Amino acid sequence: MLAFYEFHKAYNGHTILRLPDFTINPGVYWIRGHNGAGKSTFLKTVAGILPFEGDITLDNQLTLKKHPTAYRSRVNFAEAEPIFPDFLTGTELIRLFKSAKQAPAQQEEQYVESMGMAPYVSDPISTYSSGMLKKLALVLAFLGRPRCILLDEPLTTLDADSLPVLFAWIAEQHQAGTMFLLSSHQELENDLLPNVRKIVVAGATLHHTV
Ligand SMILES: Nc1ncnc2c1ncn2[C@@H]1O[C@H](COP(=O)(O)OP(=O)(O)OP(=O)(O)O)[C@@H](O)[C@H]1O
Repeated sequence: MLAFYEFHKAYNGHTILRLPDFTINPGVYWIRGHNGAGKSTFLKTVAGILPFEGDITLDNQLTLKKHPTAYRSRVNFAEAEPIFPDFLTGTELIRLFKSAKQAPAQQEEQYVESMGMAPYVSDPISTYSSGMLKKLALVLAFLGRPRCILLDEPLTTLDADSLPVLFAWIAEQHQAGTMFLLSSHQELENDLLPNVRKIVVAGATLHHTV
């Protein structure tokens, strides 16, 4: 569960989002909104990447402001257009994230295998296509024991065969108790990921919708 208290995010004094009191219960959520509504800004602030006023509490236990390290170790994020140090290989970056997130040994293997990344994961990131980069970002977001996974535009650049694989990862992790916030302009295929709820970003706030 995520709870927002007196949350306010502005750029240069211009309010993007204001949530005096807002709760997101465990579940899988599709974050919708027009271009520029504030979806990426919202996900980045929840991830602890952007500064904001107020606070965010995870599972009634950890707050981003009071427990910044513990909170960030349980909230994982994949950027819409990931940028990684391109002199590293995918394997090296996965090792780095596993260490930071205290991930179980071999946790990445099923992810790398199921997304068909084995042939290139040991190559330098500089050689990756945008879809290969996106897959790496998604694997990194699943490492460790996250309570919440934030995926910004996870479907962009993924090929058709990879979509069911990603949805299976999400369904499996959700069953294990992880909540998800996904943003996308694409329509969700309900049969692949059932029981998804929607949150709309509009008018500098969030709205739960049915
Ligand atoms: N670094 C920044 N400095 C100033 N303004 C910014 C910055 N980043 C985003 N904005 C503004 O904040 C607003 C929300 O941007 P954001 O990227 O969060 O929207 P979005 O809903 O993710 O859009 P899209 O659907 O186009 O990806 C926009 O008006 C944008 O111009």
